[in-house]
Amino acid sequence: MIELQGLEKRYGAQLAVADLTVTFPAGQITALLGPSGCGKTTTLRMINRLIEPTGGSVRVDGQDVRAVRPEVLRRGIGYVIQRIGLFPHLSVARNIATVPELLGWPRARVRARVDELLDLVGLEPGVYRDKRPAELSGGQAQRVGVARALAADPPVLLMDEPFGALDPIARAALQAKVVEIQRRLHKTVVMVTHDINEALVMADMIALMNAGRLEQFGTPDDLVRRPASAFVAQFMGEDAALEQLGGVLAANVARPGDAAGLPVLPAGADARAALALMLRHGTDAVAVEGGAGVVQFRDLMRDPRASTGVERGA
Ligand SMILES: Nc1ncnc2c1ncn2[C@@H]1O[C@H](COP(=O)(O)OP(=O)(O)OP(=O)(O)O)[C@@H](O)[C@H]1O
Repeated sequence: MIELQGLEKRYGAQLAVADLTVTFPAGQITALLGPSGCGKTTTLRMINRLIEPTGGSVRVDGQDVRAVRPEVLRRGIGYVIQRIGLFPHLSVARNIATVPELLGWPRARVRARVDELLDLVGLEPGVYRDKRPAELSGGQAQRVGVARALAADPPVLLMDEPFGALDPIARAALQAKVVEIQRRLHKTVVMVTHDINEALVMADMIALMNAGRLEQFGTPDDLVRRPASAFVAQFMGEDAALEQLGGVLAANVARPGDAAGLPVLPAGADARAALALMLRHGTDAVAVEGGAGVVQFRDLMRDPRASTGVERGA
């Protein structure tokens, strides 16, 4: 876990981050959310010491980051940024291998690891291993960036607007991929975003910041249905509950029930589509194709994450 205690960053008279005390749980995705300039990136970069705080402390798995040399610290913390900054003259494989090579892994192990990671991020190793970054689409380059950040299997992954430069389709695909990877590997992920939908779709916990301070720390459902302040309610917006349903598979909120005569939703549809189908047909339930069960209107009123029974924690 990552514990911020009274964390502060002051630039002259300006407080970019003020007295931030919060714990990001291990094995979960926490989104740092908030308007432009609220201090998200500054907070993230104080975790891996790209920025040094002017007050307070950061502990990663119990250890104060100031006790570790920055280069050593950063080898144990994956870092993904927007427009990933791959080395243009190196192949995809060499880009991914940067940290393992620094750590002196034997060549065969590095090679096997590169292929394993390409598979993990959904890129065929035989096709992509020897390509140069200039030959990749934005989405592919960003996948390579994620693979590179995971290369030495760090327990912590920091991501700063990692999908910001991607078109909506590549973005949604990579969001899903990162959630899938996180569920499989149980990394502790902290992700900066100003996109509410991205936070609702991906995060287990959201830290909503405003002018350098923490407005609320809670589950997506907490922020949507139990906002701690007028700022939170306004920032999340009136559509937030709908957006939240958009991040959940209808099959995951479905329960066994009598599907006879109900309108049928495609198997991969989300809970928002389930609501739309109910409204269109004037029913209070829909069946999910493929025998996944029935979604009742009241099922949509609960925390969709809680009702899925999907455990995301370590
Ligand atoms: N090197 C710096 N010198 C002076 N002020 C800075 C510096 N870096 C950041 N700031 C200020 O600190 C505040 C927080 O910046 P930060 O980049 O953390 O915000 P952010 O929430 O990540 O914003 P965005 O979403 O626009 O990237 C801003 O007001 C910014 O202008």
